[in-house]
Amino acid sequence: MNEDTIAAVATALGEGSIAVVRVSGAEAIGKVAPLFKSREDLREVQSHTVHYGWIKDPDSGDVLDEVLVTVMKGPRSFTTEDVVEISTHGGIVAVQSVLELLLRSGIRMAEPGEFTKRAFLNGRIDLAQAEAVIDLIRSKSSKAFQVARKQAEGALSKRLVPLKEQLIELLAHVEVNIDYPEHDVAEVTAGVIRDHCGAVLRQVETLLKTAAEGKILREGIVTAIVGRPNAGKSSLLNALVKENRAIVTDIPGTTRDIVEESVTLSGIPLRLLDTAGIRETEDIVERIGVERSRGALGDADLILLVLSRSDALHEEERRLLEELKDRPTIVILNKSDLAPCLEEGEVRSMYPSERVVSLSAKEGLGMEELERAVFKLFMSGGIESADATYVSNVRHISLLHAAARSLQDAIDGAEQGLPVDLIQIDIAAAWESLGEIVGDTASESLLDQIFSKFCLGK
Ligand SMILES: Nc1nc2c(c(=O)[nH]1)N(C=O)[C@@H](CNc1ccc(C(=O)N[C@@H](CCC(=O)O)C(=O)O)cc1)CN2
Ligand SMILES: Nc1nc2c(ncn2[C@@H]2O[C@H](COP(=O)(O)OP(=O)(O)OP(=O)(O)O)[C@@H](O)[C@H]2O)c(=O)[nH]1
Ligand SMILES: [Mg+2]
Repeated sequence: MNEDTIAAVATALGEGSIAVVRVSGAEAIGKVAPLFKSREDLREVQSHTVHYGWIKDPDSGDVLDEVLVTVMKGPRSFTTEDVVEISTHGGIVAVQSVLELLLRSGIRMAEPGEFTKRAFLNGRIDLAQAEAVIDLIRSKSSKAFQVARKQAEGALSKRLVPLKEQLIELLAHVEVNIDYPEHDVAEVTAGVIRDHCGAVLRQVETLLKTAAEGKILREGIVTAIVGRPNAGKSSLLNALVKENRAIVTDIPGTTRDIVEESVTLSGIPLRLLDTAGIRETEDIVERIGVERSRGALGDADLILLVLSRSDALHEEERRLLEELKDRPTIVILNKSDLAPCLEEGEVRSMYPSERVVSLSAKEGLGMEELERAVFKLFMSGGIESADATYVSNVRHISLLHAAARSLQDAIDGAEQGLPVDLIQIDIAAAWESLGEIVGDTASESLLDQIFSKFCLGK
C-alpha cells in the first residue's frame, strides 16, 4: 500500500461548468477536512456521500470556492484507498487554486495514470483492465468504447485465467515426472503434452483472430480514396462526411494535397484520405500531389478506387485495377446517375461482386451499399454481438503471439521426442507470456511505460 496521498485535476482543463480535483490515499480525508468549511466534518461522514460547503485557506482565511465534496472510503473506491473528490467551479482558476492549497497541505501531485496504477497495485484491477481504461478515454467511436469497457471489466483477463491454469497443471505434472521419476504418477507422454498445449494454443489463436478487428475498432481504418482526375473522389469524401469538406470542380487535377477527414460507418471508424487524381502530368505541384497519392495508397488499410462510370476505362485505371486486385480494395463505379459508358464487365471480371459498388457521390445515391461493402470486408460478422472479446492492444497481441510460438515449440518438441525438461521450458514461457498480459509478471519499468501513457488525473 502506498504511503503518500496524491491529488490531481480529474477533468479536462479549460472552460467547463465544473471541474473535479481528486485526492487518494490514507490521509485524503484527514488532509482535506481542515480545508473544507461546512455544516459537517468530513472525518465523520459516511462513505459514498456528497457534501456542500466551501474550500477555505486556513492560513489566510480566504474562501477559494464554493464546492461539493464526495467521500469514498477504501476499499470500496476506485483506487481502494480513501478517495475525496472536490467539485469546483469550472475554468482553470478555481480548480488550480484548490489544487495548490492541497499541495501546500502536504498532499503530493499525482503522476499521470497514478490513480489507475494504484487500483492495479492494490489488486482491484489487473494490468489488461488498467490499459483498457486508457482505451476508454481515447476511444473515438461507440463501438471502440464498448470494446474497451468490456475489457476494463475484465473480459480478456477472464479468458486468460483458465488457460494459465491448464498450463500450470501441466507444468506441475511434468515437474513431478522429472523430480520423482520413480514415483507412481502417470508419465507425461508426448501425447499428453500435445493434447494440453494444443487445446490452449487453439484458444490463444481464437483470441488472436479478433486482433485485426480490435485494432481497427481502436485506431480506425486508414482509407485512401484514389483514382483518375475528375472521377469524383472529392465528391465521395464529401458525401461520406456529409459536408463540403473538399473542393469539387469539373477541372481535372483539382485536389493537389491530401485532405483528411474522419467518419464512422456502421460503428467502424474510418480515416478518409482524399488524394490527387493519378495521371502523368507536367505540372510540378500536381506531380508532387500524385506522389503523395501513391504514398497514401501504400499505407492504406482500405482503398476506395473511384472510376467514372460515364467514361471509358483509361489505361491508367486498368493498371490501378490490376495493381490493387490483391489489396483490400473496393471499386466505386461513380456517376451512376449519368449514362454508362464504362466497360463494367471488364471490372466485374477482375473483382468479386461484393467489392464493386455503383453509386452517385453527387446525388448521394448508393451510399448504403458502400457502407455494407466496407463492413463485410473488415468485420467477419462478430462485431454486432455485444459479448465478443476483442484483443486490440499491441502489447497484448505480441504477447499472445509469443505464447502461441512457445506452445507450438512445446508440441513440436513432444512430437520429436525431446526430453521432457526441455519441453517444460517452452510451456513455462507460454505461461509467462499469458501472465504478462494481466500483469502477474510485469516489471517496474513496464508499469512505468504503460501508466505514463495516461493523462494526468486518471
Ligand atoms: N466522480 C467520478 N466519476 C467517475 C469516476 C471517478 O473516479 N469519479 N470513474 C473513475 O474511473 C469512473 C467510474 N468508475 C469507478 C469504478 C469503481 C469505483 C469504485 O468505487 N469501486 C468500488 C466499488 C464501489 C461500490 O460497490 O459501491 C470497488 O470496486 O471496490 C468508482 C468509480 C467514471 N466516473
Ligand atoms: N453527374 C455526376 N457528377 C459527378 C459525380 N461525382 C462527381 N461528379 C462531378 O465530377 C467532377 C469532378 O468531381 P471531383 O469530386 O472534384 O473529382 P476528383 O476525383 O476529386 O478530381 P481531382 O481532384 O481533380 O482528382 C465535378 O464536376 C463533380 O460535380 C456523380 O456522382 N455524378
Ligand atoms: Mg479531388
